Amino acid sequence: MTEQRIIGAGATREDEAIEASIRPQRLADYLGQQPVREQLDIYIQAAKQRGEALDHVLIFGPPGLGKTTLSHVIANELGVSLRTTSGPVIEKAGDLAALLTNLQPHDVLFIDEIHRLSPVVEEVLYPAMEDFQIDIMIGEGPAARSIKLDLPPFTLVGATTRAGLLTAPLRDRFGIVQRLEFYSAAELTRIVRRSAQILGIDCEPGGADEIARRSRGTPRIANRLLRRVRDYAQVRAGGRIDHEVAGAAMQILKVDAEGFDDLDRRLLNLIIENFDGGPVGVESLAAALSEERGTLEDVIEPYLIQQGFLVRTARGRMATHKAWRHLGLQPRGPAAETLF
Ligand SMILES: Nc1ncnc2c1ncn2[C@@H]1O[C@H](COP(=O)(O)OP(=O)(O)OP(=O)(O)O)[C@@H](O)[C@H]1O
Ligand SMILES: [Mg+2]
Repeated sequence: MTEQRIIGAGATREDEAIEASIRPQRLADYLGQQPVREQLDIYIQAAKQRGEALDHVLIFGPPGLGKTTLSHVIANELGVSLRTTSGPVIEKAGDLAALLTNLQPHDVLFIDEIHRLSPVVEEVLYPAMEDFQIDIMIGEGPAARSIKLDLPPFTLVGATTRAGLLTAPLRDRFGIVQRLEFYSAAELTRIVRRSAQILGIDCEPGGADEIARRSRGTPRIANRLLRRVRDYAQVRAGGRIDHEVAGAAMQILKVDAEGFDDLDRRLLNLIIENFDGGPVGVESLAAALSEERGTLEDVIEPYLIQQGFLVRTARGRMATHKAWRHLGLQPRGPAAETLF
C-alpha cells in the first residue's frame, strides 16, 4: 500500500533508476547531516593516513534519508571498492563467507537491512568483524573439521531503519555508529536545487522551497516531488517551476502544507475521532488503517512524532493539540498538549 504513496519514503522502481544519476558520490555533495559528515570526514582521513581500513560503521535512520548514499560516499572517499548486499539476501553462512573472502584489503562491504541477517549468518560475521577471520566447515559428518581463514582488513557498513532491531553483540562490534536525522527545509531546498540542475529542470528558488517544505524531511521524497511537479509544470505552466506552480501541483498530489497525505491525515483523524485523541495501541491503529505495524512505526510515525503531531506513550499513541488544529478541529480532552 505504501508503495503508491507519493510521499512514501520507500524507494519505488522509478526512484531507483533516477537515484543512480543524482546520488551524491562525495562527502562535499552529501548535503545536510552536518555532525555525521564532520565525524566521518575525520575518521576517514585518519584511517587513510594510518593506511588502515576504516572501523566498521553502523548507519541508522528512517527510509530515504541517505543510508545507502552514505555507504557509496564512504567507499569513494576511502578510494576503495564497494560491495553491496542486504540482510535477507544472505541466506547461508557460505554466501557471506564467499563475499568476505573476495574482498580486497580496505574494501567496504555494505549490508543493507542488517537487522534481517539470520542468526547463523550473524555468527560468521562476529569473528570477521573483530579479528578479520572466519571459521569454515570442510567436509561432512564425522570427518568434518573447521578451519580458520584470514580475511583482508575491510570495513563493514551496516544500515538499518532502527538501531533497536539489532542484536546487542552485533551492535557492539561497530566502532562508528551514526544516526541520520530528518533534514531541515533549508537543507532540502539545496538538495532539490542540486537535483533540478542535474536533471535539467527549470526550478526557481521559490519553487524549490515549496517542494522542500512538503518533503517530510526526506531527500528521496523531495526528489520524487520534484519530478511530479516538473510533470505538472510541463503540461500546465510552460515547464517552469515557481512557488505558485509547486503549490498548485501539490494540491493535485494531495500533499498538504505540512507534507502530509491522506494516510497521515487518516491516522490522525482515526486517533482523534475514534479514540478521543488517544492513547490507543499501535496494533489497533494498524488494523484500522490496514497497514502493517512495522510500516506504521518505521515509515509513517517518525515524521509525525518529530514534528509534534503524535506522541508515543507507554499506553499507546496520542494525537497532540497541534494535530487537532491541523485537521481543523477544536482540541478537547487530555491530548498531549503539555508536552509541546
Ligand atoms: N545528504 C544527501 N544529499 C543529497 N541527496 C541525498 C542525500 N541523502 C540522500 N539523498 C538522495 O536521496 C535518495 C535516497 O537516499 P538513499 O537511497 O541513500 O536512502 P536510504 O536511507 O538508503 O533509504 P532506504 O532506507 O529506503 O534504503 C538518494 O538517491 C539521493 O539522491
Ligand atoms: Mg537504502
